[in-house]
Amino acid sequence: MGLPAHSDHGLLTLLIQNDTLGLQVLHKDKWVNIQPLPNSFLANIGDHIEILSNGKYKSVLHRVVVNDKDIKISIALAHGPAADTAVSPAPMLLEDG
Ligand SMILES: O=C(O)CCC(=O)C(=O)O
Ligand SMILES: [Fe+2]
Repeated sequence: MGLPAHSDHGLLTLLIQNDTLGLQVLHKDKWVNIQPLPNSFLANIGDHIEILSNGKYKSVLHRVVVNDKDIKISIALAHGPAADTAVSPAPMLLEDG
């Protein structure tokens, strides 16, 4: 099953996972395995943080690949506005004259 490539919609996703590989991020056009760290949360920046930081903090493209031998367990805790929340364009500064 796994998860197709995507970026996370909201502000931040916290991930708790077992020690099975599977989560990958796209880095310099290559999929890179993320080694789970024991007893830790993985924090993933979402689209809204990228927008609110004017691109300083990137909402990275990631995916999950699985196989039929290893059991992959992960719990994702998404934080941010509802998925159907519209993001308004930044207000424009108008100059006089
Ligand atoms: O289950 C995972 O390892 C990743 C989950 C994920 O990317 C998500 O819920 O957005
Ligand atoms: Fe995700």
